Amino acid sequence: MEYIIGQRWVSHADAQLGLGVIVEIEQRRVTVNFPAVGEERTYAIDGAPLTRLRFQEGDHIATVSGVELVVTRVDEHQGLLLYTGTDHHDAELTVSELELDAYVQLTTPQQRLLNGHFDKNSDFALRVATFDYLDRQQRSPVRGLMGSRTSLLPHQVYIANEVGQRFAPRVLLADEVGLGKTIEAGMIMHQQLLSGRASRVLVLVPETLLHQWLVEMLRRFNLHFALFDDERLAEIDAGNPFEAEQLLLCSTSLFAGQPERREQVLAAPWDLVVVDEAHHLEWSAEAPSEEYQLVESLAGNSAGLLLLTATPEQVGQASHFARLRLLDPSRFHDLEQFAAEESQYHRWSDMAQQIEAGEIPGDLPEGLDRNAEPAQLIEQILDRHGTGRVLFRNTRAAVSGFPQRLLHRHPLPCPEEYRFSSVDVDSGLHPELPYHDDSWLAFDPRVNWLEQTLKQLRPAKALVICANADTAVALEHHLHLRAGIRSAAFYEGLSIIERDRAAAYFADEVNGAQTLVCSEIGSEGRNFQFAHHLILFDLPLNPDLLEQRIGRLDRIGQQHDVEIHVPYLEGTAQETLLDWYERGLDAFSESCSAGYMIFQRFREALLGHLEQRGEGFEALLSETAEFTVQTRLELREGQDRLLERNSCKPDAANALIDAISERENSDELQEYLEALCEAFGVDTEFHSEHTLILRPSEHMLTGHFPYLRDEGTTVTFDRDKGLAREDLAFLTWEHPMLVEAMDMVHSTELGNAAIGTIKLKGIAPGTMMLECLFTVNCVAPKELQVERFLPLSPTRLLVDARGKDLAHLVPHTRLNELVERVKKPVALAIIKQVQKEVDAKMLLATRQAETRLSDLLSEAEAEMRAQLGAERERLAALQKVNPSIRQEELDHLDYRIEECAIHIRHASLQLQALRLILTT
Ligand SMILES: Nc1ncnc2c1ncn2[C@@H]1O[C@H](COP(=O)(O)OP(=O)(O)OP(=O)(O)O)[C@@H](O)[C@H]1O
Repeated sequence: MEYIIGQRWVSHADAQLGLGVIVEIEQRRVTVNFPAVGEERTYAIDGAPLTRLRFQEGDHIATVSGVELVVTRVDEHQGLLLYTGTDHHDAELTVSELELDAYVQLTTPQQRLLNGHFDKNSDFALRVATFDYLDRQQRSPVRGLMGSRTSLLPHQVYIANEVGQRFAPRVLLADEVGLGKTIEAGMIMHQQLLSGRASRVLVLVPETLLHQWLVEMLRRFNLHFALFDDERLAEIDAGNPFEAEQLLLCSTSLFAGQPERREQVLAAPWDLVVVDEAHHLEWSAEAPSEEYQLVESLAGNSAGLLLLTATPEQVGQASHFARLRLLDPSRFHDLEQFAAEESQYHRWSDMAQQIEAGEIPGDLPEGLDRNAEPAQLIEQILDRHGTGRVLFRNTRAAVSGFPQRLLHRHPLPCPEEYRFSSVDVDSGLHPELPYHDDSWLAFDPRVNWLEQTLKQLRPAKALVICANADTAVALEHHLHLRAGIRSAAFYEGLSIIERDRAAAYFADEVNGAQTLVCSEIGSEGRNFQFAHHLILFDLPLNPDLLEQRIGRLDRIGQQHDVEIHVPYLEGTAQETLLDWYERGLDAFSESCSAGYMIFQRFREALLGHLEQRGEGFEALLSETAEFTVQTRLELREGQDRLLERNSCKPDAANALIDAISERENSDELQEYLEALCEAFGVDTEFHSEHTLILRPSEHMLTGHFPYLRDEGTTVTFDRDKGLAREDLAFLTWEHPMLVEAMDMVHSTELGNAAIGTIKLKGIAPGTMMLECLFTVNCVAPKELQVERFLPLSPTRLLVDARGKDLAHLVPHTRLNELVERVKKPVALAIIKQVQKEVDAKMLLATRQAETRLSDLLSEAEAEMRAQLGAERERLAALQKVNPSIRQEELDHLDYRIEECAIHIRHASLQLQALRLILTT
């Protein structure tokens, strides 16, 4: 090709030079100036590594003066190109190629191919595979559920799937103690973050659980939360500190008496707010607690809200209702109506059972569709008349596989010193409290008993819980200093770090403490299931608290029966309360969600007997026992059964688990990772089955590979190994290493232009084929989540000389096996010859892809209308029974549907990769 001064050329040997301009032609040499880098280079005309830059119709170009145009026509005048195009204001302009900006980036596959910027065929294959896998991820029914380092437990996977897929989920996770609510919340967050439904998350937890949450989120979900406390807040001096991070963890107490902080946290935007131990959010119409008010305001500002509590009714039904109201104010708007509905659970449960058996109940409530499918009808009942979509509660009875709880009573004589202490209930239950020094340790027989018991249990670990910090401190001192028992204390007077250190010392298997003595704060949320002896130095006057205490050990991962030891002083309130819990409420052998309600019912009588045990106590025990049996039965047949229906559908859960396992058990991920490593210059080495060691090499493509440490990272694809070996990274399609590396392929041009030759019988040598990969590009506001309905949908075409698509005849993987590499000089020579032909074929290929696109778009719109339409229908149906649903909410949903439709219709094709293939 002839060079002319003023023409623009690019160096295919060094793309970093930008766009050059011919400044001199002298005999057999040509000099090119590269303004972007301020360099001039002279080449021999014959072998110059230069390609003429020629933009096409539809290309975006920019001039040195900052004008941007979409090219509509290309003319040539005295060897120089003139581009005509339209700018942002639709004005038409013509510019000479001389005016083009030198900072040109040739990134589209067609530009790169035609300008001689070829990638390896293996990179091309990697790119195609990347889009295929990304698309699979977007469509996968288990998207967001694969990446957690957890055992796949049906009740958790079910909830995570139900809730995590929702747009702006608002739910109360109320599984019984220790069944994994934190894990469920983590799975939901993971799913929401991965799908882009949420990006800013605030987690509020009691101070004692901060560290545990931080660690669980990191090790199980690779979620890096920033822990905000006084210290961290003090470090941020500019702007709203709560906007400094995306994932934020802090304690609820951080805001107590801090109006400015409250304003700041409320001013920050949140997609999801999570509140652990939400039973602390006390509410009454007259005096809602400070915490409740804070969460109420946050709930109003955030699209999503997760509340976690094992004991939703711990502080009464009104507070329980108020928490549900935070989640769905339109559904829960009237406490009296709610109470009336709760009493009807039995009826709904029976009704659901009838429908399941194929009958349509005569008293089906108004507004339900008698002709709907049974499953749908049941769901409508649950949604409109139960706590349906907002409350999830799994019980031990339903989950199964839990060990037994065994109570050991240890009666001890009441010492003289305590006989004369005051006789109110509190000092009856905690007679040591009035002592301002440690003198009670000497005569309280529970102390000596504790010392002896721990010695007998050695080396088994035991968790000791008592109500008060002073008691815990005194006991621990005694055990540690006088009895020589390795112990630690855990109470509110310690800093967070000291508390976590104490818990870690207790957890240490080899050199750790035998016992941890906790005040009540240790009875909530913490994971101590590595121990199976629980010593209740006293008993709390609230069954839900008792359940929380037992739940420290009786939780997922417990390998033994849980041995509960209760020392008590005979003839005192302690014995009375123990009797009531054991023989009345049966609280030790089984957890009971109605414990607090039963306690309230018998409270007055019980308090009387705690002060002075009277003759009627046996009768109270039988009455409580009878009522408890009855209540448990009713719960089992009513509320619990209804909630169970809603909280785990085993078939659906197992199908999800099978789908996850299937993806995990295939070798695809490992093979893909190895290809990624090859492309990015990361060395891989076999470690053991399904486990590899990755190491940076000297030939790293980008100098960085996500989550790869300088000293190397060992990764496993095996879930069991990942659970057992925390030092290995557990790799799934959702691990950030994969997600980021795939993004590196997606968002760069790696592998988007390639050239190769093949030998195909029956096809004349010299025949040219173009392998094109298109994806759907839908530009839409993130909150619409359009990719739910319209994923990348890669479309591969293999067009032959006549524009016929051979993709189905020669699959991509087959082509990869056959294709041979072409040396660069030959490739450049070919490209010069076939420019026009490539353009013509691209046109044909694009037309075919566009026809497919229009089908894809229609399907996506139909799917979107079906899904969002069902949501609208639900809201409209609820509005009939609940006047507080505002018309604007329905209007907003209508608006969203139409917005989605507009964006789907405007989606376009994007060419992601192009390979030129010649037959030889
Ligand atoms: N799927 C799982 N795989 C492995 N470990 C799990 C799984 N689910 C829960 N666990 C472990 O079981 C324990 C209890 O889980 P978690 O803390 O989430 O329960 P919880 O319901 O929040 O408890 P609490 O009611 O006490 O707050 C934790 O140690 C957790 O790591």
